[in-house]
Amino acid sequence: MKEIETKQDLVLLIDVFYQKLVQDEVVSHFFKHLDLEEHLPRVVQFWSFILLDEAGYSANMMEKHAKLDLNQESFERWLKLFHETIDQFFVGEKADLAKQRSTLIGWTMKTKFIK
Ligand code: HEM
Repeated sequence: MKEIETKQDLVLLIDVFYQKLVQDEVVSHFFKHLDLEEHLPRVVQFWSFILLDEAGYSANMMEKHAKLDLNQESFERWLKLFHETIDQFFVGEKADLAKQRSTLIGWTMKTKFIK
């Protein structure tokens, strides 16, 4: 088990996470139609900004979720799979931070977007 230290670590994390998302019965329909070649680098860039202080992500991530039909169950599954994938490969301060921040952002999305 290692710490999250480089962008390459995040590429691995996000690749495996998305392999799970696209196969998951609860959330796969959100991701099936995405162009992952275009999408995945953006997600990696987002987490590089949060965890590694790397510039390069400037989009309004929150807004991208406003138009999706999100519900409580989808959030819980997304977070479970993300945290599970982090624990599969990584330990340490950045791994903990990734879990904390995703929980917080997920909670903010829930309060904004679930009716
Ligand atoms: C139920 C939970 C979630 C679902 C189903 C979901 C689904 C999606 C989808 C379909 C997109 C593509 C939107 C588009 O390009 O129009 C997207 C983008 C993204 N999501 Fe989520 N999301 C969820 C929660 C989260 C959370 C909690 C985070 C962060 C902690 C997050 C981070 C991102 C990022 C960084 C992008 C890329 C935005 C960009 O293109 O710049 N998502 N998400």
